[in-house]
Amino acid sequence: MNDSVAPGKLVLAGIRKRYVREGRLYPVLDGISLTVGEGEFVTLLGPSGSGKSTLFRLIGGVERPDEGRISIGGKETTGRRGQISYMPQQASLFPWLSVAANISSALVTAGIERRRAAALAEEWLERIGLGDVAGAYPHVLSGGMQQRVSFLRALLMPRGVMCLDEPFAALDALTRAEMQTWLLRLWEEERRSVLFVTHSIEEALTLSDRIYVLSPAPARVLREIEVPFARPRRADVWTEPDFVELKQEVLGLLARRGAAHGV
Ligand SMILES: Nc1ncnc2c1ncn2[C@@H]1O[C@H](COP(=O)(O)OP(=O)(O)OP(=O)(O)O)[C@@H](O)[C@H]1O
Repeated sequence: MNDSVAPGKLVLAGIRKRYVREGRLYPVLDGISLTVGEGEFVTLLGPSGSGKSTLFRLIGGVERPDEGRISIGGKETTGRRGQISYMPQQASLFPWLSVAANISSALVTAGIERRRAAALAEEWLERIGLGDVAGAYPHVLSGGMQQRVSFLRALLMPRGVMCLDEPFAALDALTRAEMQTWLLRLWEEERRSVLFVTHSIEEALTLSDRIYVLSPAPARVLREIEVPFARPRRADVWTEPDFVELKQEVLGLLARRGAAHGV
């Protein structure tokens, strides 16, 4: 366990955001309130363009909301950068750094002492079965392996909340399924506060404790769903009748709003 990481609670209260395009104001987020509890895995599920990435930019402090507040671990973080760790859709590893250095340099930037950062990177790469490629450059890794490294980098950052923005969307179906199982196992051992974004209802139901279903833009929370499946969760939980029923329910909810694609 990386002892510098303590899961924090994320609270978003009444977040509104509008953009100006061609002289007109377009509302994107229309009063979003949500929480991610300490060590909870929460997913935002919504149609393309509903404002999920915008919400991440606000949580990451890259932009400010027009209205509303964001806090992590009880401290207001609205408009403040460097408060979360972030895993993007593409692994975005530096091609000129080794796999281990990609992780350790991020940890150093986040304030971890250099030798400790190198030791953490080495120890964890070994633990996730990538010890052999620690000294290699990222281009020799498959897409799935690169995403494992990217996830590990986010996991080890000394931040209370991890934001994962469609991390498996660019992977082929088989690799995606393997990555879901891998993430499920690792996260269940190393509980962190996670806010995860996906278009996939199955992915959301397989991984999450709770799901917020968003409407098309301007985004509102259509429904909050407690995912009832026990932990540790079976990788083939999707075969359970309750899973199929819940999936149908969410599909119906999105379809009624004209947003049934991207399952
Ligand atoms: N800086 C900006 N200026 C103007 N409009 C913007 C800006 N950023 C986002 N938008 C608009 O806000 C809406 C939501 O975009 P956003 O990327 O947050 O959606 P998303 O749910 O993440 O989409 P996807 O699932 O396709 O990634 C879109 O209509 C987009 O064009």
